[in-house]
Order: sequence, then structure tokens, then C-alpha cells
Amino acid sequence: MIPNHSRILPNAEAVDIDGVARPDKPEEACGVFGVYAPGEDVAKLTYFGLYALQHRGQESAGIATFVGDKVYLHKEMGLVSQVFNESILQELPGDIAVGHTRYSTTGSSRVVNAQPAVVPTRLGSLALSHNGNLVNTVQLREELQKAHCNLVTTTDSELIALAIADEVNSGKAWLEGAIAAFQRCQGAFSLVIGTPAGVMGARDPNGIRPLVIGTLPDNPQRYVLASETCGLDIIGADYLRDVEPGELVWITEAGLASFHWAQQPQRKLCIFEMIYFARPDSVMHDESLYTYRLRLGRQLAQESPAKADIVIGVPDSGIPAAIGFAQASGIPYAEGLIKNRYVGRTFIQPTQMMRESGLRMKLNPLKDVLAGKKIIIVDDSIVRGTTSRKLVRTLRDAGAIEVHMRVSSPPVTHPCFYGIDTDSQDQLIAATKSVAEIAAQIEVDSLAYLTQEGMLKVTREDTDTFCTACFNGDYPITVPETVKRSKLMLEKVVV
Ligand SMILES: O=P(O)(O)OC[C@H]1O[C@H](OP(=O)(O)OP(=O)(O)O)[C@H](O)[C@@H]1O
Ligand SMILES: NC(=O)CC[C@H](N)C(=O)O
Ligand SMILES: [Mg+2]
Repeated sequence: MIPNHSRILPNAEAVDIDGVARPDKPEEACGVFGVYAPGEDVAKLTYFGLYALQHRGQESAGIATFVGDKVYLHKEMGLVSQVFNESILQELPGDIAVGHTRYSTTGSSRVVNAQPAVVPTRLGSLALSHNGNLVNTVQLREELQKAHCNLVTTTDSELIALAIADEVNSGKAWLEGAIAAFQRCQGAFSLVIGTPAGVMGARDPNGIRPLVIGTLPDNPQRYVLASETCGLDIIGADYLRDVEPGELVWITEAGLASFHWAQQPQRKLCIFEMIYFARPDSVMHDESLYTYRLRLGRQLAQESPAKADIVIGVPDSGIPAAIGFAQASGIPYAEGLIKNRYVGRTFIQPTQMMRESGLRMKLNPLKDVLAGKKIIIVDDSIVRGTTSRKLVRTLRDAGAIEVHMRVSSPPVTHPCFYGIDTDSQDQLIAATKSVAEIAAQIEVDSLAYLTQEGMLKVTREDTDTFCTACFNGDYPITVPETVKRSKLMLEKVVV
């Protein structure tokens, strides 16, 4: 209950500081990639790496390569395959490359904000690819403006690049400069940074977003950095290990050196990466996420069984949990929805209209499988409810006689401030509605979500090593009140 002396703040319209409105932003996380491989076609390796990381961001893509002090850069709006072709890749020579696929979280979706962010320093330029979101953007921006840094974009990522340049220009070497700059950044950052001297990979002290290291098979001294292991697989690189929270790895001709720069690193990997964002074939905690998602489905079946003829999953990311649900319940798994493989993630389309039409193009029901059946439909998450509402209607139109929805994550009730743009809380269906109300809205016969305990229990790590803020508002990195207020709907203001 909100007392009388308080009022609900209207949601601040999401307007970027360049004045571009950012309505209906969807949720995603960017893909970062880097290669140190003298003698190899690093641009092409990066292209393939980004191709495998496309699911992490579909707005823009970019690659920067280094030949000595000279940087070659190509970035554009669009998918990796739209931004690059053979002749563009040939214009990107060098031994070092850094790449990015963007889903914007700070800064509008415009080419000027595409990454890598390239910034000059006294030691040559650096090219930075960032996944995550800073929470002290306003303060850092002011600091850098006072230091007369040349701000060209409206992203937080450029601020990290400029902070490194600022430190380097004050006389520090690359490593010292980067570490000093990281101390000025609060929030989530998994970074790949190219310099004329080598490539850095770094994660914030909580390691909110993932980042892995791989080696090229014929030469273990050639290193690759990628958001997920699927980015290594595509180029035949072997997984070496994760970059640790609060670690900086520095890859040069001398090999790989590691620096633990954070005072008190505390692992808090975003659990939503494991539930939805990352690809199921990516490996975290020594197993594929497919396997974790199977266990989520099994756990869900134990917690919230239902009587039905078949279990179906929502393509793509709901499928493993649906298979797990079917295994545990003994109800046959069937394919009930066919996905057009040329349509990307609807979740990450920039407007609600695009998300709705994307869904129509994306999923088509198999009427002869569904007609006359009682169905359990499993998805990994309900965020706004766009997908589930439409799908349930589709299933009924196809002849389903009962539709029971099961969700392999808890209700998403809180916005993310660390690199998933869930915008404001009022867009999250579970922030304002009970499970019964959501069930009525999406028109299912029954609805159940996985419990937080169940979600954590089936991980292979200590349960306190995950960020679960979107499910419970427990933010591991303090979010300044001003930043919070822009997204939290139930902010109370004494008038
Ligand atoms: O409640 P909503 O706001 O609709 O969001 C939730 C849906 O979005 C995601 O799928 P998406 O289509 O983005 O990607 P996928 O193909 O990887 O499942 C997720 O898997 C849910 O299906
Ligand atoms: N989703 C992300 O990781 C985005 C990175 C960065 N905050 C941007 O908006 O460009
Ligand atoms: Mg989905």
C-alpha cells in the first residue's frame, strides 16, 4: 500500500542524453570477442566469433584490428552478416582484433554508439568492447568532461575507454591505466580491449556478465576471448578458463599475464544468463547450459505438476526445460510450435510493435499435434508477457483443449541495472500482477513458475554466487537512487 502522503512517480520516459527516445526497450546483453593471433586472419576469426554471439545483441556489430599503432575499424547497424562481407573483412588486417555485437542499454541504438569504441591515447589508440552496464555513468561522465575528454557517444562503454585513456595520458602504462580506470567504474563490465601492445580481457569484481579465454589449437600462445564458449567452438578454439571476477588478463607476445585488481571480488554471475541469454551449447560451471536447463525443467515438474497429453516447449530457449519437464513427469514431449529459423530473438527487438510482429513471423503451430490435446507449454521466462499471451491463443486456435503454462524461472519482478535493459518495472508483468492475474491475462488453464530455491538448487555452484536481482530486487552492486528511480515504478516520494 502506498500511503496518502506519497505518490507513484510516473515512469520517466526513457530518453537518451542525445535526446533520442528509447521507448519499449527489450532485454539483452552484448557479445564481446577478441583475438591475439599473429599470422592468423584475425578479422575473419572475429567475424565467426561474433556470428556465434549474435543472440546476445542484434542492433549493431563492429570489428577493430591493429597493425602496429594503426587501428582499422568497421562498425554498422545490423546483424553480423549484414555488417560484414568478404571485402570488408579483407580491409581489416593485423594480429589483434576486437569485436562486438550490441544490444543497447546505455545510449541510443545509433551507429555512433556502435562498438568497439575507439579512443586515442599517447600510446596509440585503444578499441574497447563492453558487455554490461555501469551504474555511475552520470558521475563518471561529469568527471571525464571536467578532464576535457572528448565524449563522442552517449554510451557508458565509451566512458570506460575514455577513463583508460585519461589514466594512460596522465603517464601510466596500459595495465596500470586500465586498472586505475576500472576502479573508477561501478557496475557490470566484461571487457575486451585491443591496444597496439596486446589484448586485455577484464571482468568487474562481481563477474556479472560472462567472459571466457580460449586458445587456438595449433598454437596455444594464440588466445581468444569471448562472452561465451560457443564463440570459441565456432573457430575451433579450446576453452582454457573463465576470466575471473575482478581479474584482468593481458595477452601480448610474452603470453598471457593475469592481474587480480579488485579489492574484494565476489562472484555474482547473472543467473538469467544461464536461464535464457546464453546459448544452450555454451559451457558454464563445466557443463552445457542445455544440461542446467534440463534440470530446471525437471525441478519445475516436481514443484508444479499438471495432467496433460503432451509437453511442448517454446522455441528456442524454452525447449531444454520442456524436455526436462517431460522426462520428470513421464508425459511425452512433442514439438507443437515450429520456429522460422530466419527470425531472431523477439525479446530483443527494440519496440513492442516489432516484438509482436516478430512473434507472428517466428512461431507457427503444428495443428495435427495440438488438436484435441491437453497441453503443458514450458517457457524459460515470462517478462512482459508478449510471447505467452499470443502463444496461448495460437495453441487454442490450433485446437488445444487445455493449456497449462509452466515457466522454468521465477517471476521477473525487478529491473536489471547491469546490462539487460528491462526498462522500467511497469513493463514487467509480474511486478504488478499476481500469478493468478497473469494466468487470467494470458488465458491459460493453469500457470506456475519455478521457485527461486528450485532455480538455485539445481545449479552446480554455491547459491550465493549468483545475481538474482531481477527475481527479488537484491542488487549486489549498489545502484544510486537517481538511477533506480528511473526504472522502479513503486518509488515513493513524500509531497
Ligand atoms: O514475456 P516476454 O516479454 O515475451 O519475454 C519472454 C520471452 O522472450 C524470450 O524469448 P525470445 O523470443 O526473445 O528468444 P528465444 O528465441 O531465444 O526463446 C524468452 O525465451 C521468452 O520466450
Ligand atoms: N547490453 C550491453 O552489454 C550493452 C553495453 C553498453 N552498456 C551499451 O549500451 O552499449
Ligand atoms: Mg523464448
